[in-house]
Amino acid sequence: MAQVIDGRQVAASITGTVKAAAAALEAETGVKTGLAVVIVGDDPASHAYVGAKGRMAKECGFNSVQHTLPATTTQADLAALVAALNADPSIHGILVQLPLPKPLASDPIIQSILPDKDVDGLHVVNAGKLATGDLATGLVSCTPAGAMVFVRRTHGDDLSGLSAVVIGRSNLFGKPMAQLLLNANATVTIAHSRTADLPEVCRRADILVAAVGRPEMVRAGWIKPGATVIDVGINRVPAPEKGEGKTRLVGDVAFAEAADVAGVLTPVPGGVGPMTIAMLMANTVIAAHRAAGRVPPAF
Ligand SMILES: Nc1nc(=O)c2c([nH]1)NC[C@@H]1CN(c3ccc(C(=O)N[C@@H](CCC(=O)O)C(=O)O)cc3)C=[N+]21
Repeated sequence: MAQVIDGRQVAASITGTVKAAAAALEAETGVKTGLAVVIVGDDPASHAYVGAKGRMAKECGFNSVQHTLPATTTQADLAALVAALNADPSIHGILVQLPLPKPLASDPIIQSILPDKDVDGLHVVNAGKLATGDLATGLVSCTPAGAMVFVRRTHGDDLSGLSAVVIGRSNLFGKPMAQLLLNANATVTIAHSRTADLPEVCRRADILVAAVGRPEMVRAGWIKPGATVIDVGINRVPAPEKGEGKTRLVGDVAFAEAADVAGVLTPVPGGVGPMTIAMLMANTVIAAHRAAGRVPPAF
């Protein structure tokens, strides 16, 4: 039976470190860590996530600012808000909640955020720093950074000799996850929808990371016995057993059967999700330390 990682508990240990670091920074320099979250439109799921981020930022002792813009906001208005936040010295981190409502284009907005304030780690400068191994001055995308905390707590900092397979190749998750694993000396394969014999590729993995967005796609037979399996999927599926029209969250891994084979397994919910928010707080306090010319804590 696999050891199931409690993501909420690991996230709480991260935010504990963030809170202490923010308090020390404020006590010693007077700088209060500032996070600005921008949300456009009225998608209820996006508002729920943004609310959770704001509450966590306050818990960490940050100056937490939310900008809620109507769905009718123009590209120029949104760009002007980002420019104002870039210029505001009280703001150390800027997050523009994605996806943006149509017809707004997210890429020009993301690329207009100052890389030093890009706490989502999506700016090409931060992607490039990760790709070249410059973790000391860049910011890493929150979900892969959170998944990597689980990997490090299971296997240590050096993954030499271990084989890692990441299913999914997005800029948001798959590519940065693969870079982090490679930086830690793992032998990394990026698999995706065009990969031949995906189950066979996955069975080679000592560390299997699933980020495909297909409910319970990874079966027990895809998992090497004893492997570490990190489930990044968040899929809402019908749950008629809970009542008419009800839903539940499942990952990309068939959890119950995977638990019989894996050595370590992350659940959904309560796995990578809470870590995404915790690493956003970590990135923000890192950005605030750097802005104040101080060495940030390591996470
Ligand atoms: N600029 C931007 N940055 C993001 O990081 C970003 C974004 N846009 N847009 C949406 C996605 C999604 N995302 C999640 C964060 C936390 C949970 C989370 O805490 N999930 C809980 C369950 C929550 C529930 O019950 O619905 C869990 O897995 O335990 C999930 C998903 C961040 N995103």
